[in-house]
Amino acid sequence: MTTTKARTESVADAQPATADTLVRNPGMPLDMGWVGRVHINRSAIERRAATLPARRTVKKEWQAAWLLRAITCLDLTTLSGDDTPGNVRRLCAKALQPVRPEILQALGFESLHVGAVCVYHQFVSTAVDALRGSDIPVAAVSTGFPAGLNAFEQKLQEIAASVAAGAREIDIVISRHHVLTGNWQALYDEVKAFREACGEAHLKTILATHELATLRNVGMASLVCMMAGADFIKTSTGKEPVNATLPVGLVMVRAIRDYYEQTGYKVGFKPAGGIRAARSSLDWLALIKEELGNEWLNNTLFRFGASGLLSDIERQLAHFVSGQYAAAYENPMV
Ligand SMILES: O=C[C@H](O)COP(=O)(O)O
Repeated sequence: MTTTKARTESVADAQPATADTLVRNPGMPLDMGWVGRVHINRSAIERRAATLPARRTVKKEWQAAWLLRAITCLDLTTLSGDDTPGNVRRLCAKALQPVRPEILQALGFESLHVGAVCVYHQFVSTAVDALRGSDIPVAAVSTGFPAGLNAFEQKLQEIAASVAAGAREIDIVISRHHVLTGNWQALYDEVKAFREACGEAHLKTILATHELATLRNVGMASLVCMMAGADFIKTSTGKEPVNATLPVGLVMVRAIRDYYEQTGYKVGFKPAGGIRAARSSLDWLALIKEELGNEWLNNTLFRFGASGLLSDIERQLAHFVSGQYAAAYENPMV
């Protein structure tokens, strides 16, 4: 059995880094020379992604520490057609107390909360009210989520309305047709306009990678979004048939690294969609640690977009503390 001291030390390591000093990516002019040089070796990417889960196996107190870190990086999400003010309020209560107090105390923590709560515009004010007094930001999905096919002016209005309602983060979806037709200037222009509409709110650009046809398109779209001023690039809406995968994540985080090396600006990464198992959250954290380093391992630069992940993480933490798996009703989500 691990000592309390060892647990506490490892859990203390899981506290989120504060990154008040992070300078926001201001964007830059579209550089088609750079975009055109994006080269993807698909089989190398797939091989590397396949080895990641085996390369960093964390156990016991280290696993608990990494899972706590995952919670602090979680955009706790509900994006369902049957969302109601009631289930959004319950989600916010979970965001404020993501792990049962007795488990948290056994791990040496007083309190812990998630990175953000992510909802449709309709529920931004409900979530803002429910989270009042905390530091947890509300993120709104925007610009005709998930297809992104609303009229451009409507998209800008939607962003402005969510910001006015109190959203501090805006998750926009890009127009996939700009990528599929190679109209990089149009993609750049729309993301730049979205960034301007966001003002102080942070902009996450959702690529919907499964709909971009090739990994090269994913790499090119990642760069163009960062050039246009994205604060984060995000894989998926959660509504595509295939959402966040490690190969796609690898292409995106390497684009982030490239952008940082060329410009000095750090852009965040958000894998989203289909991430439900605690084990997968460890794979994603390993990818970030290996490709971008510890600086990215905090909720200023890394988020999971997930509606169902927290339940499994809480279950694994309860098992770590008690040696027994809790019944599903003991870790309710909403
Ligand atoms: O942005 C977050 C995703 O929509 C969540 O997807 P999920 O419900 O598959 O976890």
